[in-house]
Amino acid sequence: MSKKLKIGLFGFGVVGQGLHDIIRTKNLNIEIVKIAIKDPTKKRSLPAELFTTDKNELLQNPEINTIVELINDTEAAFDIVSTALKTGRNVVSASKKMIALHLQELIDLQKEHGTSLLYEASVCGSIPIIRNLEEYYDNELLHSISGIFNGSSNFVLSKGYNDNLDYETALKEAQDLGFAETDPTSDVGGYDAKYKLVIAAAHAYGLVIDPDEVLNIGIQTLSAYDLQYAREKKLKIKLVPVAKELDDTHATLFVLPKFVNKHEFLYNVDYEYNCVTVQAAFADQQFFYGKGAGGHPTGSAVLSDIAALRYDYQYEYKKAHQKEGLAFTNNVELNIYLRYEDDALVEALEFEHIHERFYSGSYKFVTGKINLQNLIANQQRILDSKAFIAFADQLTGVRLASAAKQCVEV
Ligand SMILES: NC(=O)C1=CN([C@@H]2O[C@H](COP(=O)(O)OP(=O)(O)OC[C@H]3O[C@@H](n4cnc5c(N)ncnc54)[C@H](OP(=O)(O)O)[C@@H]3O)[C@@H](O)[C@H]2O)C=CC1
Ligand SMILES: N[C@@H](CC=O)C(=O)O
Repeated sequence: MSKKLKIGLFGFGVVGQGLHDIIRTKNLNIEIVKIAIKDPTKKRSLPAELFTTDKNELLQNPEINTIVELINDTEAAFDIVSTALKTGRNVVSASKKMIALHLQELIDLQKEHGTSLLYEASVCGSIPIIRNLEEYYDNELLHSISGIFNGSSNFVLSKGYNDNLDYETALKEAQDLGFAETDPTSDVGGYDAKYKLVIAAAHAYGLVIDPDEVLNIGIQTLSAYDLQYAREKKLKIKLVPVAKELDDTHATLFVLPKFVNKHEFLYNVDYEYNCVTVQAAFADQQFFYGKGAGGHPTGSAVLSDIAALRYDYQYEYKKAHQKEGLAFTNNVELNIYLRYEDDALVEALEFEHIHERFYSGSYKFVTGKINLQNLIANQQRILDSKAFIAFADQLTGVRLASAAKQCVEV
């Protein structure tokens, strides 16, 4: 018999309300005892006595055995989640930034206090990827994981490419639909996708990596030239996080826009939809597709975690306990497309090989091979000079290679 969960819910925004809508349609052994919010003056759809602005009414309530954290404040979320884990409560969270920034501490807290933190909703909304990485692929060698991990940026790219909508209007639409983060730079700048990638890599490779060490370049500087270039080559541009095993000892992670062709699964993943492509040694390529943002899709993943807690489910971080673990490296060569204004940037990036260079009026681009470490060293300069960079395997036909080793398949 599953145990009754008495829930303290933090946050009643897009995801919190989405979760509540789903719960009330079901006859589950679950009760929401209290809901903590920030602004006491906001109109709510539920009775006022259910709400509080005092976190301790939830965290110190002996009746509450489960905390569900769905707020948009990273440090407050860490405080809530860590307090709950320390005081014997199991937790469900969707706060990917908080989880990625504090992952090792959160793993340690679970171990020390025998409590469980589940966060399926934090990576690709409704797509059940974390539990699959943790359980289904626990004995698989994963060559790579990539996909589309951010609904808002994909929405903006699709609106631009398919519907000719300008960047600002498309982003505003993504915000109005509740997909975007409170600061949408996180979406379009590739930060949100990076946090999700870091979380996925902990389960896929047993690597707990500081997000600051991982390159994220977003779509903020995308121009009509880039879209036109992609169209002429029958390619689309997608914002793609990649986690890839390079050899027996190293894995790399990065987030970059990427040119994709119509034969790739990603090509038809549009608007707020997300996808995950897993390349495994034995299962071969597998593809997960679903909504990555929005109240009900995300709420469904939160509910799945809540249901798993009724049976005391815990992540074991199995890959982290394997003897021959991988080390993280940024010493890897990538083929990129760079549209630039400042010639000095091309010099600074120290291309190892240039495949093509084009110059016509205000449109200048170069494609070629570059070390990821050089991109990281020049990340701010790339953004400041409004250059646009995309991972360009489809253009050059050369595959991602470890700097020390020969080419390997993506
Ligand atoms: N939106 C989406 O599609 C997805 C969001 N997420 C993540 O889920 C989390 C919630 O997102 P979302 O629902 O969109 O955010 P919203 O901005 O819609 O809602 C945030 C909620 O958090 C409450 N809140 C903020 N600070 C506190 C605090 N210190 N104590 C208690 N409550 C607080 C707000 O209160 P008030 O109502 O008073 O303002 C509000 O109810 C975020 O971490 C987000 O990154 C994950 C996957 C998808
Ligand atoms: N802002 C995020 C919401 C879900 O994680 C996105 O757009 O994907």
